[in-house]
Amino acid sequence: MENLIELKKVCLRFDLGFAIDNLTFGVREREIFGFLGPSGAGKTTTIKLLTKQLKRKSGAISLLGKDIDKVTRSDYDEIGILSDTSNLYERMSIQDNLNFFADLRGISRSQVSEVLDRVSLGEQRKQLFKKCSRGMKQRAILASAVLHHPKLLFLDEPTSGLDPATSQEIHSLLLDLNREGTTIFLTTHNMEEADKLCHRVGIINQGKLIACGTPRDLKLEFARDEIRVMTKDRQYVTVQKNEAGAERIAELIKNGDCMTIHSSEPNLEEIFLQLTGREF
Ligand SMILES: Nc1ncnc2c1ncn2[C@@H]1O[C@H](COP(=O)(O)OP(=O)(O)OP(=O)(O)O)[C@@H](O)[C@H]1O
Repeated sequence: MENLIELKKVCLRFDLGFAIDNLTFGVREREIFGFLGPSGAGKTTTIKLLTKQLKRKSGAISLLGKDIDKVTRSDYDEIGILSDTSNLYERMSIQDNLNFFADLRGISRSQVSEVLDRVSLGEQRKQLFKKCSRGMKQRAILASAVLHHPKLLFLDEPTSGLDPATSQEIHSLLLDLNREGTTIFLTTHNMEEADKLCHRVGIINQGKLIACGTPRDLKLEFARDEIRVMTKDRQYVTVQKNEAGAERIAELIKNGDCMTIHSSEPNLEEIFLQLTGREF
């Protein structure tokens, strides 16, 4: 499968030091790739490098199979971006905002109606953007990012600060878009979100990629050498994955005292803490 995004040894320095330090990874076509890390790790900076809002100091970036320096304005017709700053006009309605972007891109009004229905804003389309709730605003911004059916979608913390129901709605929409062929690169602080949505995740800390893989593979890689057994009185007994542990489990089973057996896979947040000692 082709990589739609590819970074090789990319560095970017601000005054206080490297924000991006020797970053190398790729995002495959049709995958949802989660870019995770604590505040200040370099997630937004990476999106800005990939969307040409910032220029790297060294290294190579390719986007949609092209060297980023050769990516033109028209290539950006294949890209959608949802960033922390909205590009919608406060004093215009949701629909007028989208019509405005549709006109700029030569997109039909029926596509505007279709995307508004997809983000469940059809009925509220006449609401002024400034009077929308946070969740409505985020859905409207997402609608403007996907209006032109981009092949590649960048999302910087798409559900940050949203209630669980709106987050869930956005997750469903992202999964639908991905099933229809959109490749998604998203940053998030939310480990459950990453686990649920992403085919692969990259964990970045202080500008460096410190782990990359499927959530499942990372969990297996960082799995502890322990097994937990729940006994009849609902207590957990932890044993090591060795001969002594096997004997202890056999004994519990023989005595009819073994209710359930669990491997102790860490979740993504625990993996991150294990790797860096920092919290999200
Ligand atoms: N324009 C800038 N000038 C100087 N330093 C910057 C600039 N933009 C970002 N930085 C620094 O680069 C580092 C990475 O910032 P970045 O915004 O990419 O982090 P992030 O992972 O997106 O964090 P958050 O999750 O809080 O959004 C931080 O140390 C930040 O202070």
